[in-house]
Amino acid sequence: MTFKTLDDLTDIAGKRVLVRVDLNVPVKDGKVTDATRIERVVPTIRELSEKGAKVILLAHFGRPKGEPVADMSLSTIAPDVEDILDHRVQFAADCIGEKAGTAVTAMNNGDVLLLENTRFHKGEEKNDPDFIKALAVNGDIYVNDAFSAAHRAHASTEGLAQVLPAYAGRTMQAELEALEKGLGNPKRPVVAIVGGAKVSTKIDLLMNLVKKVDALVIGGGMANTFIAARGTDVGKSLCEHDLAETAKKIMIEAASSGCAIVLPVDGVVAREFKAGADNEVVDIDAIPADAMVLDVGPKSIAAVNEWVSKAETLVWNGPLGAFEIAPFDKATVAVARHAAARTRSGALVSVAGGGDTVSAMNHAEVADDLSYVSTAGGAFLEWMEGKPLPGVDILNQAK
Ligand SMILES: Nc1ncnc2c1ncn2[C@@H]1O[C@H](COP(=O)(O)OP(=O)(O)OP(=O)(O)O)[C@@H](O)[C@H]1O
Ligand SMILES: O=C(O)[C@H](O)COP(=O)(O)O
Repeated sequence: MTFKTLDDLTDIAGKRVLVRVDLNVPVKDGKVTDATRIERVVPTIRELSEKGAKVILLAHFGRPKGEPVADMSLSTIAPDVEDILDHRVQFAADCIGEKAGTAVTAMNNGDVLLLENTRFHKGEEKNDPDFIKALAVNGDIYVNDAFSAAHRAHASTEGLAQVLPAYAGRTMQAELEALEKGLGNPKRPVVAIVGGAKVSTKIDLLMNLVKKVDALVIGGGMANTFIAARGTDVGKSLCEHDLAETAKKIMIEAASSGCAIVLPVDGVVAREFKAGADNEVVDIDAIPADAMVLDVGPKSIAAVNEWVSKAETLVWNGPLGAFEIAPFDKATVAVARHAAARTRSGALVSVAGGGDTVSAMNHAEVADDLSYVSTAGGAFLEWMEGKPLPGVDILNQAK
């Protein structure tokens, strides 16, 4: 890694520093349910503010598709940033234009300002030069502290580093160092668990991942997509049927790479997506047409834990079930606790990552027992695949 860090940033009193952070945190009923991503960016914000910089935070929240969406406003997250930082955080209702400009002009040295969701503009995801310029006009320096969004070549994650002096924040630095230390030269067998809900954005990664690991355990919505691809009816489960061909190709690639694919053999099904919903365990080929799989079942938990017992290295992104609503947290909690016990005994190096995955590890009360918990999900998987991360690459190229 050849990028510059905050150690290289001296004499920044009065400088406007645009800091890309990841505030894409889990939220329920307007309340942040896991603040890990906020906690991780506090050191960078505090350090810059204490050095007298004007700290301007850029972040996305959700996937609003280039238009403002009320429940994806970062105003929901601002009070939590303020509480955790223990420092006043101003909020501007746009990340570019007059609202942003006026708020930046009003800043004093050491102030912290959070700008509205960058994804409320189409130019963000397109990495559009005009949008980059509109963001850059409010900064003298750019710091990227969002490792978990570094797999996106977006204006605020990559584009700004093309036009402003660019530095890695403390979390960016720490994440890369920790992943390299834990997984740079992994002991085999390496087992990966991939679950969660972001099927379309993660499924392609699995094609390379199966070439690198000895077993790939698939859970969550991702598993339903693979099970459906085999021709099994998944009822009303979260499933991306149009990805069936991709899923089949991954299974073929896994077979030729000697990677075992571990799919659920049973599931916990319900007819409603709510806590305490009536539920039953069914074999995976007997999912009722009007029900959805919300967790993997007990036989599957035992099979996954057998793989965790064999593993010397475990990488995990995406919960095995809808862990936020009881009792569909059982598989995620059981496997997390087994992985934690093996890690504590020294038999396993375990790295888990992802916005909701961190929350799931906290829910299982194992976050401190795993070797490392990354804030990154998709970025972590891409790093694991060996794919260049645009947000990191551009920092390495920065002058
Ligand atoms: N069977 C299932 N049906 C519906 N939702 C599920 C199921 N299994 C898991 N989920 C949901 O998946 C979500 C997490 O998926 P996601 O892919 O976003 O993981 P993540 O750890 O947040 O990774 P990233 O940081 O890349 O977003 C959780 O909110 C969980 O409820
Ligand atoms: O939650 C994440 O993994 C990051 O914030 C990136 O979000 P995205 O998958 O919507 O780009």
